[in-house]
Amino acid sequence: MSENGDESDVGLTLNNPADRDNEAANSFPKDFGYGVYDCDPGQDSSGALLGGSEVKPRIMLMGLRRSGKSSIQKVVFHKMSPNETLFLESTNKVVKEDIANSSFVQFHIWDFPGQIDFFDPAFDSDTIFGGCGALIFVIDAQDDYMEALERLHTTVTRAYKVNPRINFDVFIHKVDGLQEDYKMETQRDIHQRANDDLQDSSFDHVHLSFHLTSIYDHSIFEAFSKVVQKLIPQLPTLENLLNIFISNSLIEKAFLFDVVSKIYIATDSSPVDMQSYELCCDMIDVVIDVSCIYGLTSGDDISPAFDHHSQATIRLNNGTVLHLREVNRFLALVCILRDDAMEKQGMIDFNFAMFRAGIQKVFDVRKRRSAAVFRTDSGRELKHPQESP
Ligand SMILES: Nc1nc2c(ncn2[C@@H]2O[C@H](COP(=O)(O)OP(=O)(O)OP(=O)(O)O)[C@@H](O)[C@H]2O)c(=O)[nH]1
Repeated sequence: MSENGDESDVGLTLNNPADRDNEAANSFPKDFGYGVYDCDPGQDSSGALLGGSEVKPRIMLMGLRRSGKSSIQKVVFHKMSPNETLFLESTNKVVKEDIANSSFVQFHIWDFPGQIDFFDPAFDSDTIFGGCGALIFVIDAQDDYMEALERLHTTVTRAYKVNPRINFDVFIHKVDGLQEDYKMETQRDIHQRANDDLQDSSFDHVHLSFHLTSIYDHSIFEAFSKVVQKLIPQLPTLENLLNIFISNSLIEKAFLFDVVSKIYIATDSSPVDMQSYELCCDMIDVVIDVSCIYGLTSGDDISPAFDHHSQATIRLNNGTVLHLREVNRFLALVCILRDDAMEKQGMIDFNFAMFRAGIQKVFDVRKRRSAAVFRTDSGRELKHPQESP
């Protein structure tokens, strides 16, 4: 458990790119709760703000049939093995899921069926796109993608008209089946065509981010991390803290991980290479697995595998060291450093304590702010969440 036991209602604020959502938007401020909510929504003032399910950000998964949407969700958030996705049935209706399985990363994810018809009167674009933080469009790179590009164009233009603040991310998916050079060529081609289509219809100011993904490696976790990070307004602060920490501790790279999902919510500003990310993900798996096997005392089945004592160091035979520390009960800091830097363990420990305190302060600011002032859609500030707008 946490040192001060105070992290249960820490939270990062998510900028709400969607101001015109459902009824909840009228009674809640324009930002989303992001973090851990132990309190029962509605019972506690901060709980009412943060814990209400409607205020979590919404990420939508769209794309043609069999492009891999449900597989992505199952692999990233349900630990389904990629091979098992072969047996997934086609989605026939919108599947709304609350990603809150004791994880720091909390949002709703909506998996849309591939055959969705935007012109069906039952498809309420205002409600669907209005409350959306990020829209992920999945394109099957192993298939002919012309129809997918058309659908991408329709989806993006329609969504943008309703809510220009949505972040659009295109997953060029199933790239495990492509040769390395063909992967890049496919990405270039899809990028070019998608942007040309937008330009032709005067939507050239809409920004699309492209990611090469596969559920058979870590690329899907990396891409999802980027999607989630764009929804965290405190990201620059977290990055800054990480930069200060690594530059003063002789550390080469550091990731702040959500342990349950293995999504990294922030890293320092040096470039991320896939191998480092994979190593860090594997380290988390090792720590959790070893803790589960040896960490629990007999008869103790409630104590978590990841807690305040969680800490691990793995030395690789190439002189690289992986070092993991618990930040709070949902977040871990995983660092990559050279063997000789570990000699200054005392300095790392001290700097880590400062870093941890800094992170806690970021959460505390959010906590204080949400307890003090709430803003209505019209911009009016309320002193208490129960006060009517
Ligand atoms: N090779 C490969 N196959 C994948 C990948 N992701 C998903 N698949 C396969 O693609 C097929 C379709 O996946 P689904 O997740 O059901 O696709 P969907 O987009 O949810 O389909 P609908 O529900 O019909 O809209 C399954 O057989 C998956 O195993 C991937 O990264 N690589």
